[in-house]
Amino acid sequence: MSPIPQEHIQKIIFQGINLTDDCLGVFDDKDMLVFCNENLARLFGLPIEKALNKYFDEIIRHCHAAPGGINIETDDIEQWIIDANQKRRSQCFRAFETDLKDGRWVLVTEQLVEDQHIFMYCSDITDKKKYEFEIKKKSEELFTLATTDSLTQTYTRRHFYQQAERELSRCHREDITCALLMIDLDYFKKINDQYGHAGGDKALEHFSKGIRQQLREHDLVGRLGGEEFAILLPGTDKSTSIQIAERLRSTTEENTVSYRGTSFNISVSIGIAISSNNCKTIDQIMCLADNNLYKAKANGRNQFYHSNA
Ligand SMILES: Nc1nc2c(ncn2[C@@H]2O[C@H](COP(=O)(O)OP(=O)(O)OP(=O)(O)O)[C@@H](O)[C@H]2O)c(=O)[nH]1
Repeated sequence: MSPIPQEHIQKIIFQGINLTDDCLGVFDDKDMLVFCNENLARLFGLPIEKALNKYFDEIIRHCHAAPGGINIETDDIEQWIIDANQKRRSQCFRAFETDLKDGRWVLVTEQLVEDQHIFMYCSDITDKKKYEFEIKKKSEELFTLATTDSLTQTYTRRHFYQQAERELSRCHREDITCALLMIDLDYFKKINDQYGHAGGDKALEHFSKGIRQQLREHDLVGRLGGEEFAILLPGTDKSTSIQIAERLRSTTEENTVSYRGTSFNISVSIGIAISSNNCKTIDQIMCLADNNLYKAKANGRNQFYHSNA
């Protein structure tokens, strides 16, 4: 069998290049686009005849302003081009993902070939990206489910312990004082008895919303179980934690809970513990706050109690 002539092979390759869904082209050593298929030109928002023989920076300027093609998100296109030029030809092979203005995604590869030419090849990865985004969203939802109490939107006991443990050891290393408030709603059983479990739930929701509004972003709030909560206040000393505890106590007492056309009051007892050399682990500080909570309850409820370790 006689070999297929080179011209015939070249014709077949060119047909393939124009029929493929992928995008490909060649930039020369001066960064002029000397060869491409229609798909690559479209990726730059240009028809093939307008894309060919244009320099990379001209193509990018056009693409930035064009309604279609690669989504170049920048307010400073000249700086963007300088940055891109620093990366182009810095390695033999580069690959990166980018989105298009119509929402699709492509994987762009740049292969440095002979005489500083760049062979660019891009393929559609929209389905892969969709799948990745879905997985990311689902794993974020799962993380929230595992770490947040759905009724009160506070951390679950386990997550609170983990976060508080980490924060306490960071504060100990940096010689920063932390306060832990252990809070328990008073006579909660009576609320359930009087207003039903749903009324009790409403009180828990109302209370937790109130405390979250009064705290800083980096304070940690967890529901330890039932009607018991803990708050870790990093960088908070004794006098500030007493002020915060009193504010939480008084606002809880003052803000009535509205439920099915009626309203009722709740109150809380609070045990305060401050971190120190004798009280630096999560177990030690929780234990001290728990003992102090017990004393606040024993002293008549609707109050806070503080003692040193
Ligand atoms: N509505 C509702 N009630 C809950 C929830 N978790 C626990 N409870 C109820 O909370 C009540 C807590 O009662 P106790 O431990 O006796 O405490 P208390 O009545 O608040 O009394 P003191 O803490 O001593 O002031 C129990 O009746 C639990 O069933 C919940 O998620 N929702």
